[in-house]
Order: sequence, then structure tokens, then C-alpha cells
Amino acid sequence: MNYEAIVLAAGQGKRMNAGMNKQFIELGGEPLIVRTLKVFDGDERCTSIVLVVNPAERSRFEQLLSRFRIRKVAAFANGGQERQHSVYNGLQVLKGGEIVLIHDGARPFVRIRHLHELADAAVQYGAAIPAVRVKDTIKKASGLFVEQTIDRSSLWAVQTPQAFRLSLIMEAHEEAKKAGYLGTDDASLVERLGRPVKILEGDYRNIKLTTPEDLLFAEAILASRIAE
Ligand SMILES: Nc1ccn([C@@H]2O[C@H](COP(=O)(O)OP(=O)(O)OP(=O)(O)O)[C@@H](O)[C@H]2O)c(=O)n1
Ligand SMILES: C[C@](O)(CO)[C@H](O)COP(=O)(O)O
Repeated sequence: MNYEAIVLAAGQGKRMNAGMNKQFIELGGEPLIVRTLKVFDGDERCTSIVLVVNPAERSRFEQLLSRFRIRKVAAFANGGQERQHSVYNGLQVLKGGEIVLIHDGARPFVRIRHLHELADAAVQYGAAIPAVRVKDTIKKASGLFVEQTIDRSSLWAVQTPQAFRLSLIMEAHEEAKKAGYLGTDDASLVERLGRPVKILEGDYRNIKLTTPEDLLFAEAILASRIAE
């Protein structure tokens, strides 16, 4: 199934502590955002990309698109205060296809195979997300004391891209906006409508580069790919 993509790059990268938007950090000679965009740009099922950026950084992103010959960015949208607001702004400029994949620009290692599986699952279920089973024991705390150990057999660590029927995710964002609800991912806005969200087994290497040590993991993943 073909799809449109919204790629989010309008954050500040505060937890990366790099003194700049982490999207511009180079991995193996290419900026993080370029690596992410290349995956979608190279997927024949991706019809177009909306890139969500801080307006103050737009010309820098435009220069990268030109330098690295990224062809499918059809439109920019302005980032908002929160990730959810950025997604909402991106939804407003979509061309209006049936399926949209919403992806963190900070996740450069997503595989095309998963893009296709997620888009197809969104056709079938309305909403589909990649996730990996939790490997650690998770505990709920009160302050810094354990309150409860959570049974991890039904816990998943959720990733992006998150895939949706466009009409459904538009409704979910509008309803969340009306209710003043803020979620940390887009699927939570669909869940609150009582609509199903399908989980697809993801890849532990589809990491979100968030804190400095994630760059170490990223270099290792890159090295392993070169060896493939
Ligand atoms: N208002 C926001 C916040 C985040 N993002 C994007 O959403 C993705 C996931 O967010 P996160 O990893 O938290 O990135 P930052 O917000 O940049 O990081 P931090 O919270 O450490 O500042 C990133 O690609 C980020 O650029 C966005 O487009 N608009
Ligand atoms: C959307 C997400 O990547 C799913 O795990 C995550 O919720 C983003 O969180 P962030 O704090 O905005 O990076």
C-alpha cells in the first residue's frame, strides 16, 4: 500500500546535550535527519514526505535536502510546542492519501520492510505501530521506592513510524485538541477513542537517538550494517 510520510524534526534535542538540534548530528558522515529521510525517499511506496521543522532551522534543512538529493519532501510544516502539535501541523499539509506514516526524525534505522508491513496493517486495522518486547523488569515507583513490579509479559516498547488511515488520525488529533489531551505518541490518541491499534513486532535496532550514549549504539549499528 502506498503512503504519505510525516517526518518530525522540530525538537530541540535537549536530552542529547549537544547544544543543537540532534537532527544535524552526523552519523558516519551524514546528518541524522538525512539518514532517516533517505529511507523514505528510497521507498517506492512512499509518495511524498512532509518534513516538520522549527521555522528558524528551515533553510538549514532545505540546504541538506539539496546537498543529499532528497527528492520526496513535498512540503514543510512548522513544529509546535510539543511533538503532538508538530504532528498536527504536519497533518494539515498532507496531500490527502489514504495512509500516513508518522515517524520520528531521530529514528534513522527503520527498515523499508517495516514501512510496508505497517502501511498494509493500517489498511486492515486503521492503526498499526512497531514495538519490541520489554527485556528489563519494569517497576512502578513512588518517589525512589518501589511501589509495584509490573508483569512484563504484556509490555512493549513502542517505536515509530506509526501508521494510520488518514481519516482516523485526523479525527484522533482533533478530538485530543478539543479535550486538551497530550499524548507521547500518536497511537495513544487513537486508543482514547476506543479504536484498535495493531502491534507489529519491530526491531531493537530501530532506536530513537535521545541521549548521548545512543550515539554509541548508533555507530555500532552502522558498523554492523557495513559488515552486512
Ligand atoms: N515539539 C516537537 C518535539 C519533538 N519533535 C520531534 O519528535 C521526535 C521525537 O522527539 P524527541 O526524541 O523527544 O526529540 P527532541 O524533542 O528533540 O528531544 P528532547 O526531548 O531531548 O529535547 C524527534 O525527531 C523530534 O525532532 C518535533 O518534531 N516537535
Ligand atoms: C513516539 C515515540 O517515539 C514512541 O516511543 C516516543 O513516545 C517519543 O517520545 P519523545 O519524548 O517525544 O521522544
